[in-house]
Amino acid sequence: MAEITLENLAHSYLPRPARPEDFALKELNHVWQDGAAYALLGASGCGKSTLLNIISGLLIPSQGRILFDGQDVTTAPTAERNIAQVFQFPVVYDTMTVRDNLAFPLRNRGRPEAYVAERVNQIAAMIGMEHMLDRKARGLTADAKQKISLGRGMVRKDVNALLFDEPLTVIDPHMKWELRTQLKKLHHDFGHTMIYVTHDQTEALTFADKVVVMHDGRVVQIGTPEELFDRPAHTFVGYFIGSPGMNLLPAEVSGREARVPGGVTPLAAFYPALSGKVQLGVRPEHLRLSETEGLSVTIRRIEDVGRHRIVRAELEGHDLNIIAPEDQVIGAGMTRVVLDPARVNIYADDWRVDAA
Ligand SMILES: Nc1ncnc2c1ncn2[C@@H]1O[C@H](COP(=O)(O)OP(=O)(O)OP(=O)(O)O)[C@@H](O)[C@H]1O
Repeated sequence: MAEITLENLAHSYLPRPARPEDFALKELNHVWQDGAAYALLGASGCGKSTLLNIISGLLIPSQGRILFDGQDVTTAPTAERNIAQVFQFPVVYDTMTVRDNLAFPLRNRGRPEAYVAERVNQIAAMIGMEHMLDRKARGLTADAKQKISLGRGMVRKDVNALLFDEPLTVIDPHMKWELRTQLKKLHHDFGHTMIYVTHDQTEALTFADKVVVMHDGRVVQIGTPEELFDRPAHTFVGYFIGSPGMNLLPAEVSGREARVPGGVTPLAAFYPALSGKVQLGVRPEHLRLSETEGLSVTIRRIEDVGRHRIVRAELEGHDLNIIAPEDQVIGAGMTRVVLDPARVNIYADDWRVDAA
């Protein structure tokens, strides 16, 4: 395994980039720790594949360096980087059997046949294809072929890193969950450095130790699932993570209070004077309906989603989502909402501000 360092890395697909918006990947410095499982999460077009392709060597960055265990590999071809990559769509040899497909990366490296057989059997069990080992890959479903690609990606223990680019897109929903669990177990057992690209927050949050959130070509936060939930560093993270995402309200902050549409709400700490676009962010989980306290809201709709209910409300023309426990009675008089001061975040020009 290797520690992967990105040093002043940036990429533009244009020949002479001049402005920040010319860069598909804006300048980035980051160390991917040896043996950690990362997810790279963001909406379509935010630069995830660009970053992954730079790490794998499919793309040479227009600026900066990439190091594997301190060694500069910025211009080294993919073959020299000793990584395994699994793509969105299956890459298998149709004329080979499942067994030979799985064995390919090991035989390619001249591993003894006894070792190849043992390792192929282990991986086949993991992806649930033991009974299919002697079948030709041709004619298998896309789902089965993608499992072979995943298996082949994981068969070597000696790779520097395992890169996954939306690998579960073609897998059916039930199998998705199972494969994700197996990937996590594999990570736990073998300690590969893994980078898993996805636009699906559930995939990212269940798979990774650390999630790297990208927005508009920029890494906006790197954190544990808890950190992303509790302290989103950027309003995009607040909005993108969670279901529904964080509520954002225009605010004027003064010391330990924030004036938001509909009134004033207390804050848990003292804030410095802020300029620019100031917003208060609070997750639907951290709002409580009340008859007597808090800000006056208009309830538009209540959606029952099983474990809890989502109350769609309005606060002086601003949408506000509130999560109410399943057993809470929402009476006609519950027209106020209380914000939990300890769970409120304050943003200036979309970036989270620390309390003084
Ligand atoms: N070969 C290319 N030439 C020019 N522009 C490109 C090229 N590849 C990607 N881009 C642009 O770079 C930006 C980032 O694209 P990238 O594919 O890295 O995003 P992504 O987050 O992986 O998106 P998706 O999930 O849709 O693949 C986009 O604006 C895209 O249009």
